[in-house]
Amino acid sequence: MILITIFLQHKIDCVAHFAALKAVGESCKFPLQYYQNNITGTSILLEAMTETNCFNLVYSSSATVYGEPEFLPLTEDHPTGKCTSPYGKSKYFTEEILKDLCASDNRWNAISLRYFNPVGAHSSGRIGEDPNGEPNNLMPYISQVAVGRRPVLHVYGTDYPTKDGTGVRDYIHIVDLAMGHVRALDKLGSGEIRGFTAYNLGTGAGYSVLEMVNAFAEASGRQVPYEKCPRRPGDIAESYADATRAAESLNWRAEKGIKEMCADTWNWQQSNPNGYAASKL
Ligand SMILES: CC(=O)N[C@H]1[C@@H](OP(=O)(O)OP(=O)(O)OC[C@H]2O[C@@H](n3ccc(=O)[nH]c3=O)[C@H](O)[C@@H]2O)O[C@H](CO)[C@@H](O)[C@@H]1O
Repeated sequence: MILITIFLQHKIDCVAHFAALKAVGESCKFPLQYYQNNITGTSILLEAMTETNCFNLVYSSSATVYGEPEFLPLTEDHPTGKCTSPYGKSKYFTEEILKDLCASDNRWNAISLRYFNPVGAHSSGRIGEDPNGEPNNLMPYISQVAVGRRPVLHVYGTDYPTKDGTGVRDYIHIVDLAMGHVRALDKLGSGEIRGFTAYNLGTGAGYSVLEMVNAFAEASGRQVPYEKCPRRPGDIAESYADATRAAESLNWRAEKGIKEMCADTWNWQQSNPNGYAASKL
């Protein structure tokens, strides 16, 4: 059994993959390949897999394939493709390629894991997220403000039709996400699943930006100053998962809550206040 996952733009995905490998331990040896671009990466990867007679694939997809939700919580049957960003579209295109491949050649089996919003760090404090330059995502931004590396968090949009006007997301601890990969791998290895199947990996709970700010302040004991800003183009108001399919079919459930997500992020950030580059000096 070989697991090859495709890592693209988000370092947090990379953190999840390394944690998955750690969880699986020495019993399996996986060639783990990373590509910069979904579409090019997919074609190179599929060719290489065919040459080596490897026809089982776990793909790192994203909840962004759903675009603006037509209903909540999002099930895997929610329509995909009306994405609000090029990143989401590239995840969608890759899923379509994999669906066609599995339908046209029955040697192929693919599980697509639709990540909601991965956050957190390994509890050792040794594996965490260190974005290049200014973080795009909420959690690393909050933690860099808490550690004093950035002065203030910009809260993008306070007029969404949500509980407090700020965007709501389903944040998932990267170790839970990693365990989702292990379960997917077990499932493919068992031969019980054929063709293409997508699974949501989320907790099912939605937290607003301000709830995340407050939870982080509590976990770290630090202030997280913020200022209200206009909406960020391409952002949706609210997104959270129905992860029933993963529970029933993969026997996977997210176990870590928001407190642990914030505490582990803070543990890593405190140990690496200036990220990895500085700690290597
Ligand atoms: C538009 C965009 O980049 N979308 C990506 C983003 O999703 P997504 O936008 O959901 O995730 P973010 O962490 O960037 O944002 C979460 C929430 O925090 C808000 N926010 C974010 C940063 C900030 O400095 N201030 C702030 O208020 C956002 O408006 C949003 O409401 O990360 C996901 C990975 O986790 C990717 O799959 C998405 O493609």
